[in-house]
Amino acid sequence: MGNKDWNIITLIRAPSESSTNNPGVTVTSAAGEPELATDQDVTPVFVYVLAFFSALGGFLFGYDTGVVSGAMLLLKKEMHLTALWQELLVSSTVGAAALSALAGGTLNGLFGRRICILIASFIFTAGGVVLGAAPNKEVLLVGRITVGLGIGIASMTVPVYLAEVSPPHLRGQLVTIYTLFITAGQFIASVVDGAFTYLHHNGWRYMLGLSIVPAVLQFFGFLFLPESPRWLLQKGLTQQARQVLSRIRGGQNIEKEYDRMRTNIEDEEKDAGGGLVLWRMLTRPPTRRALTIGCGLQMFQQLSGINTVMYYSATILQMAGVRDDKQAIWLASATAATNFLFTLVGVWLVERVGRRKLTLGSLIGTALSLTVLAIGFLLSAQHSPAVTLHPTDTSLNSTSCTLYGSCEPCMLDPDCGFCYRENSSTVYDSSCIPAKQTSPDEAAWGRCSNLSQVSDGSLWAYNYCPTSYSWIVLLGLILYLAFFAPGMGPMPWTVNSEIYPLWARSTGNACSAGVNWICNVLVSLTFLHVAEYLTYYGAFFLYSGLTVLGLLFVLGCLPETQGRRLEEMEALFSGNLCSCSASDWDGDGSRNILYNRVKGSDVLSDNDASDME
Ligand SMILES: O[C@H]1[C@H](O)[C@@H](O)[C@H](O)[C@@H](O)[C@H]1O
Repeated sequence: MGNKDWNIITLIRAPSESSTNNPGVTVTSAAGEPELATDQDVTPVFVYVLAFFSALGGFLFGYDTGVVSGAMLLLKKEMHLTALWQELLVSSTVGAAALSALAGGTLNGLFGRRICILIASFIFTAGGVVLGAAPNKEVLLVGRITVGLGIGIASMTVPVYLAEVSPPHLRGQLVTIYTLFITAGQFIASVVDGAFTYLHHNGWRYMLGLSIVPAVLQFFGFLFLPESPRWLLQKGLTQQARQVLSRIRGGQNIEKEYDRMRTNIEDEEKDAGGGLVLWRMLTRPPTRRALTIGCGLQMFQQLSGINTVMYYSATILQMAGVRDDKQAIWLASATAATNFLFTLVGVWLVERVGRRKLTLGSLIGTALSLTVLAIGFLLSAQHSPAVTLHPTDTSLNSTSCTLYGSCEPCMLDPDCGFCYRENSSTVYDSSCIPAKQTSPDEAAWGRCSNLSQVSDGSLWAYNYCPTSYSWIVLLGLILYLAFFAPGMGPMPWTVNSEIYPLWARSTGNACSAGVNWICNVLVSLTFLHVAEYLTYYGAFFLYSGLTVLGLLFVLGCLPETQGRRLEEMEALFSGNLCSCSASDWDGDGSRNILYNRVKGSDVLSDNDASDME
């Protein structure tokens, strides 16, 4: 489309509809005939192929972090794992992911995105083989650390790759698909867990080993897929960059896009100077701001307690009356499915409402639903059933469990559980007894120690108390997922993939992904202690308060990045941190480079129009 055509072109959109959500954008010429806004609004299928194969990295991230809870139920019985070993096998993966995400920045800069994705899928495959064949717990630990190394590299590389190959109007959506794949991985892991719990011998080998399938698929897929054109340009491989861009854009005319990309990268390189990238990022205000925002978003994502809520969902469901272990496992899949489905809503919304509004709305809803969860736990604690039976054998009173007067302090003590009988939701014959050390699903002694053989209707509650307020907790859980998943789940990854200039992109994403994993470990490791000191409702009020802090942070600091070219981002962050001009905040203002608003429709000015071509 020639420049002259743009002079009189008006870009009309309904006020609620995003112009950048092409191809839905209608552009009319003076003659009133619809045209496409830019060549790139025609999305070549190849971009979706790239998105699918790279997002498999997200699937593996979700699968490997999610599958372990079900595998652990079988492993601890088969390998007689102590609590310490269970903790090690879960946390080692997340810890290794934190380290390799940080190291991934250097690897990305040196070898490129494609090689890093190949390395990650190779590591995932090797880890899957080690886990599936592990003869003992030590080898299992090696396997878990190995997959953690893969997760870290994938988690920082895939969003960057996706952002760099996507056309601007689809970037948000394609990077959000990466988070969709994370939640899909978590969901499939929970289904696999459910299916293989029926296989008492070696079921865990299938659970852990099955991750080899998507890993191998990604590895072979990426042998045939191209490097990011932006990375190639940065390395001076101009011919290759041009060829790749043309291939990704389905043979459309890429000259303008290519020239602009090259000029910007050259300018950035001149501007960026030499020395350690992290140091340069910290000493330059725009990149320092971007880094603060990127790391802050990842930190608040984890501090809002997503992984605790997901992990704790099985217990929440038990509180709500699901007493059977197997049923609880299947219902935990329903939680993972809800997380997945609402992330899908995020994919749909991101290019319609923009990153900032989506994140803000999500944070408000998340904070409120955490409050609902906390109130549910508070009411349950206040109406906690009393302990009515105390052992007559005084030698058994040496344990602290038998001294508690009600269920609440009993269940907060990780060594104890609540044994009771129930009659139309009235609790009677209740006692607080030590839990079995190897498997706390039964009491160490007494009528709840051998539940399958006891038929007096005794029930054993470990980690929760029977309550008639469980519906509030359940409501809180559903609301939490509905609000968190479309916004705070994906947006930290999406925003981080686009806010850094090319020279700082690998390092910026490595740091922010590292912050995500470090906060993930911190929140999971401290949850039980926090619950012990603050009780469950205290813990959820705390997460709610932290989410409100996150809301203030986003309100003050996150500009809208929707519709911006990656090369424009540095300018967006050149104001003071948390004091950019009002027009930067909302989605429409953010596109004021592209559009000037006239009476409800957006008019593309001459200069801007030629810039868009
Ligand atoms: O964005 C993802 C997603 O929300 C997952 O469900 C969660 O487990 C991860 O920690 C998070 O980074």
